[in-house]
Amino acid sequence: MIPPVMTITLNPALDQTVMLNQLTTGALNLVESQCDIPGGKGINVARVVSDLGGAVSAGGLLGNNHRLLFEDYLSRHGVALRQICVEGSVRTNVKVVEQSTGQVTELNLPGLCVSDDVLQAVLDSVLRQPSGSLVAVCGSLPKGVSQQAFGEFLLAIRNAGHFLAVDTRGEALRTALSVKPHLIKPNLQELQELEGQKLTASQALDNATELSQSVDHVILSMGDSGAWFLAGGDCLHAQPDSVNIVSTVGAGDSLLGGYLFGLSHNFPLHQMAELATACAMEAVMQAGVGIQCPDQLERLRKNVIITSRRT
Ligand SMILES: O=P(O)(O)OC[C@H]1O[C@](O)(CO)[C@@H](O)[C@@H]1O
Repeated sequence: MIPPVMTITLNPALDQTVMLNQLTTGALNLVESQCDIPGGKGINVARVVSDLGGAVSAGGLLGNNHRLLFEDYLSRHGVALRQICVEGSVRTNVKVVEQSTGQVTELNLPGLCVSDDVLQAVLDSVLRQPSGSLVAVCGSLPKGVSQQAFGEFLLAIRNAGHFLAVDTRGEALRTALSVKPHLIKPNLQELQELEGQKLTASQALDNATELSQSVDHVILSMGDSGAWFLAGGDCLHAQPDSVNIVSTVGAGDSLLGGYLFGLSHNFPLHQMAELATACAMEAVMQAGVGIQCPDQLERLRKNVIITSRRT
């Protein structure tokens, strides 16, 4: 049986992407175009898994004021809804895309404010999943959730017999590592935060290799230098073809979505790496995430260069 995927977003966001030629700080900037898309890491991952044809549900928290908007978005994209609604609004995260350079400046707001108790309702929704589901807990924590409650939440998911993937950063990533998840997906900056120092690419890979001694799947994303995939004693590097970049927001989420789809379908590591990397490329070619055109995805996938290194 193909295990279903469930994503958990505890701090969803309405992503407001504004495009302008060049951002000048401390001055008036005229925006050329704008689009608002429901987002947050797990929402984006779920969208990609669904676009690839996988069975996926999106859980976590949602502010009542944005419930209809998110429900409409997710159901239009074939994602089953499992969110727990709380009072208030989700945050608006502003992404300023400079068309002259492709550079993105992100202003991510703090978002929902809840208490630890709310995690129990989210956990109940995860525990209703068939055992062996792929559960991906993604993104930052809302205000009010303690590291201790987050750690217990992750442990309960793991102990229920689910595959636990965690994509977060800072203290929350440290907490996640203490419960030995099955998968993590740090980028270079997140690994540096974890280590408390700057890392060269090769130091980051050494670090990821060390993490892979206790985490079954480690994905290290390195932006336009591709990504490293470490699992089962293998270590692969995937280098994408260069594409026209619109916005890099959601590329990491798409990488994870492609990988989880491959994992649920038992793909070998090199195929997961190819698919995940092609999904990330799809994301950078647009202002949101999602697989716009299967033929294009296939072209991108074929152009991914995989090299292997023994760990
Ligand atoms: O939960 P975090 O880490 O604050 O990140 C949220 C942001 O990340 C994204 O998922 C992109 O990775 C955006 O959709 C969202 O605005």
